[in-house]
Amino acid sequence: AVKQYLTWRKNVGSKPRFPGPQQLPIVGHVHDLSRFSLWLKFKEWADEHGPIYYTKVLDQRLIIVSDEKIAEELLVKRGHIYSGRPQIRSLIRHKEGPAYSALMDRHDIWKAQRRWCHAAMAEAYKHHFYGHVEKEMSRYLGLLLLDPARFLDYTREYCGRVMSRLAWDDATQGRATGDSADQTLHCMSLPGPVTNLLTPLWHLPALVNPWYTAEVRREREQRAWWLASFRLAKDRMRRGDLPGDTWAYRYFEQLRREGNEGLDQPDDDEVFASCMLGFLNLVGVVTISGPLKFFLMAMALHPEWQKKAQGEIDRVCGNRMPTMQDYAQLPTVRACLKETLRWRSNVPLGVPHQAEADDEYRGVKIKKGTVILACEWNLNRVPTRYPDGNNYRPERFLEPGWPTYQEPLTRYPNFREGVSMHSFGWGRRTCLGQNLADDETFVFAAATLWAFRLAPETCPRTGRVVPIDSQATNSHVILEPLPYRMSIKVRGAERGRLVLEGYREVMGELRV
Ligand code: HEM
Repeated sequence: AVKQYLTWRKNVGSKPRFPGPQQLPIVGHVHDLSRFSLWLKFKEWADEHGPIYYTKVLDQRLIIVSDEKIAEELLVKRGHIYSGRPQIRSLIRHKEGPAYSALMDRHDIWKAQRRWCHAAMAEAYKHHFYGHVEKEMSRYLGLLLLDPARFLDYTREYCGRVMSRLAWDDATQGRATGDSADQTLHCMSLPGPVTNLLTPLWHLPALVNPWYTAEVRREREQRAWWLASFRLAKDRMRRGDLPGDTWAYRYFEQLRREGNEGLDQPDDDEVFASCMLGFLNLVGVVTISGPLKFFLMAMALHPEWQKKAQGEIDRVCGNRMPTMQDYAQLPTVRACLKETLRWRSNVPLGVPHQAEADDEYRGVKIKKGTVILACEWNLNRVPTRYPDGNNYRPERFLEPGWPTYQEPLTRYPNFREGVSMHSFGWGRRTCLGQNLADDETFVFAAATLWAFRLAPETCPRTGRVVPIDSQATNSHVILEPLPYRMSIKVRGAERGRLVLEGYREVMGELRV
C-alpha cells in the first residue's frame, strides 16, 4: 500500500495519460463500480472521457475502448502484444490450462487446442453440422408446443444438446452442460465469489477459505466428468460404435492415422484432449442461448418485426419447417438476429485482453499486465455507426442508407463475416464458434417464428400486459436475460400437426 501510494504521488500529473475518472490511491476506482451491469458505468464514463480512457480497480490497470478503429489498432494490428488473458481470481489454473482455452495465456497448450478446434469446427461447418441443428430444432418445437411455459429452459437445453451431440454423440448431456457452464461463469464473474472483487481473501488458508474449497470441488467434478465422457467415447470408438460426425471421432481417427491403432494414451494426453473437447462443448451453450432468449423477447416486444419475418418465412417455406437451405431467402430473419446481438450484447464488456509487454499508444505508455476491454455495449452504441443505438432497428441491416447495410441480402447480414463482427472479438483471440452460432441461431429463429406467435403475457387476474424488462439480466461475463414470461401460441392447427409430426420423426434417433 505504501509503495502504491508513493508511486501514485510520483505519477500524478507527471506523464501523458489517457483521460479517465479520478483515481484514489491504492483502491483506484473500485468504490464506484457496481458488481452488476458494469457496462452501464463504462458507457457513462465513455460519454464523459471519450473512446479510450483509463481506470484502475485495486491493483488492476484497465483501458476501456469504445471505438472500433482503436480496438482494431490495439487488439488486431498489435495482436502480438495485446492477446494475453488476465487472471480471474476465483478460477483455478485457467491461465495455464488445459481446461479453458478461451482463458489461457498464449502458450503451446493454447496454440494446439485452438488449431485443433478451428479445423474441427471448419470441417463440421462444411456439412452444416450434419443436420443436428435441424433435428434438435424439431424436438424443441415439439416440446414448446406441449409445454410453452418452459421455453427458457428448453432454449438452453437445445443449445446444450447440439453441443454434446457434436462433441461425443451424447445429446442427453445437454442440460448438464448448460448447468456446468453456468457454474463456471459464476466463478468467473464479479458478482460471483467475493474473492473476484476482494482478491486478497483468496490467499486465506484452505481451512477458512470457503471460496477456494468450493472452486477446487467444482473444477475437480467438471474435469472428472469430461474425462469420463472422453473415455466412454474412446470405448465406443474401439468397438466401432462412435458416429463419424463427432469431434471425438475426429480426434481418435487422427491418433490412428499417426499409428496409435489401440488408442492407448498417457493420462496427461487424455486430460488434454478431454479438456479440449469438454470446453468446446461447454462454451457453445450459453453463448448461444443468451442471444436466443433475447431474440424471443425482441420478437414479443416488436410484433411488427415478428410479422415481417413470418411473412417472409411463409412465402419461402410454406408448410414445412425452415432449414439451412432457406438461408439465402430469409434476410429479415437474419437481420432480426443480428440486431438482437447488437441491442442486447451477450458479452457486453467484451472478453478482456491483457498486454503481454510494455507498449506505447498515441504517446501514452501502456504497461505490461494492463487489461484492454473493447466494451461491446459501447461499440454497439456509437451514433455514427449505429444511429438510434438504444432501440431495436433490424432495418439497419436491410435498407440502403444505414451505415451497416451490406449487399447482397442473400448473404448479409450474418454472424460469419461482414459488418459488426466485433461481437466475436479480436485478432488472435477471435471466437471459434461464429459458423456454428450463425447456423444454430438462424434455424432456431426461422423455425420458431414459422411455428409460433410470440407476445407479452396478459395477466389473467388484471387483464393487463405483464411487462418484460429487457435490461434485466444476470451479471455473468456471458449474459442471459433473467427469467421472464411470454405467451407462445401455435400458428394454427395445421402448424401444430406438422410440429408434432416433426417431433415424432426425430424422437427415436434423439433419445428424447
Ligand atoms: C453469438 C454467439 C457467440 C458470441 C457473441 C461469441 C463471442 C466471443 C468473444 C467476444 C470471444 C472473445 C474474443 C476475444 O477475446 O477477442 C469468444 C471467444 C471464443 N469463443 Fe465465442 N462467441 C459465441 C459463440 C461461440 C460458440 C458457439 C463457440 C463454440 C462452440 C465459441 C467458442 C469460442 C472459443 C473457443 C473462444 C476462445 C478463443 C481464444 O481465446 O482463443 N463461441 N467468443
